[in-house]
Amino acid sequence: MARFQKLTPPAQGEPIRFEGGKLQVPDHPIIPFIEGDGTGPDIWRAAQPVLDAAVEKAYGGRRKIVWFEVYAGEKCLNKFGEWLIEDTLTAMREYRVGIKGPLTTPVGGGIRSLNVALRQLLDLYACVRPVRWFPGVPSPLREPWKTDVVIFRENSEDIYMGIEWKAGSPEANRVIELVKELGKEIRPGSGIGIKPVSEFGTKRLVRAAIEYALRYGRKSVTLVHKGNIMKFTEGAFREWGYEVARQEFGDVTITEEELWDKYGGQQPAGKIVIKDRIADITFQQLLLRPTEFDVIATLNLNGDYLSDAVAAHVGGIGIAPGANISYSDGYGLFEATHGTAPKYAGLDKVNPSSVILSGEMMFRYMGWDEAADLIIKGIERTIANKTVTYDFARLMEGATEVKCSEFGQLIIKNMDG
Ligand SMILES: NC(=O)C1=CN([C@@H]2O[C@H](COP(=O)(O)OP(=O)(O)OC[C@H]3O[C@@H](n4cnc5c(N)ncnc54)[C@H](OP(=O)(O)O)[C@@H]3O)[C@@H](O)[C@H]2O)C=CC1
Ligand SMILES: O=C(O)CCC(=O)C(=O)O
Ligand SMILES: [Mg+2]
Repeated sequence: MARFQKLTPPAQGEPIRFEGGKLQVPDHPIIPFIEGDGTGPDIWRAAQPVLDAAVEKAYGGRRKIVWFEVYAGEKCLNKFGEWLIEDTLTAMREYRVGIKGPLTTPVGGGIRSLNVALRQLLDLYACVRPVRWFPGVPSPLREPWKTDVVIFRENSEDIYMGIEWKAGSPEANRVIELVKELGKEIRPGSGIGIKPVSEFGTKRLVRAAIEYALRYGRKSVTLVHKGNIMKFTEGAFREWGYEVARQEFGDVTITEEELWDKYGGQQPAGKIVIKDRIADITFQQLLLRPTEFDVIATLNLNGDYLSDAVAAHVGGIGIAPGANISYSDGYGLFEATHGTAPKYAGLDKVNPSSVILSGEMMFRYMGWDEAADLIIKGIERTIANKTVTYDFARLMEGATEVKCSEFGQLIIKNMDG
């Protein structure tokens, strides 16, 4: 295909299309994947056979994924001399649904995040991270089954836009001057970062969160913000969030005040409660009273922090899947919540569940629920048998520690019967 300069797409298979607001998934969809850096290749080697086996077992050969390897990160640099090639973006646009491993981002300098770049370049505005407990997974909580939340993290703006200038740079000094003209003082020699939050960006994210809550019978959407301090960014997120609920979902949503004043605390059937919480107390309340949370809609940085923190409730980042989605055009790039865990790279050791469950999310997104169900069944049984990777084994009594690849193979075996 002429649009590709460096990569050759598979000769077999067809693209997933988006027509009339719906994905049209062929039986042999071409799905681009990025292996990722650090432990990414270990995990992908374990995960891909699980995804293939689930499809094979669910559809007896009628359906099959045609994988297309695309590149970003260190492997891309080694192969093509660039961190991210245009062909990778072209593949995502052409084939619409993809999956990726984690990519390394240096701290304090060097390249900007490729993970964030992919989200922004493809405008994957909702980062969707469900957090639920699987029976048997070791947890620091007494009642981990009570944690069952889905975080909708705004994925396109906030400080992740990367508008920042180093302390002492001409740009930083100029911004300090400009701010002075506007009557505010910034300490000389400060580094500067800008935090844009728009009505458009907020409303499309909160809209997606409410639509998700409606589709899956969830009880509430909590807007999480630090609007007491950042009034015109995080505070505005709260206002715009309530506004979109009122204006577009007025017949199926009520506020927390209405729940108490009009309904005496009894949630009426068919209505979702829209509430808000300030970010810092949310971390505590999620730990102490997790059942008060269901779907959470929040800004980019809050969502990044919250998703790692809540993953700890249910056994840690080794079992925390996610998706980056643009609901308006159907694009979806699925990825684990965790990073590259470089100290374990190449050891075939880490837990592949986060990427496998990201694949499970991808199958549900494609309407391949039977394959998704088999993945859940395989994971549940493998954990119940206490054959787990190091992260769970070190906290579980009587567990047998298995390698990353062995864990994947056990999931496949446990899909049967
Ligand atoms: N979307 C992405 O691609 C992301 C990329 N990153 C990038 O990854 C790099 C490393 O980030 P870092 O902050 O160390 O976070 P990581 O998530 O990579 O690792 C932190 C710790 O989490 C645990 N962990 C991570 N993955 C797994 C797994 N699959 N199974 C079991 N345990 C796991 C390990 O804990 P323990 O030590 O206790 O065994 C590990 O040391 C950075 O460059 C960062 O920018 C970070 C997050 C997301
Ligand atoms: O891009 C990165 O390196 C980190 C991103 C991250 O932590 C996340 O998306 O959860
Ligand atoms: Mg993160």
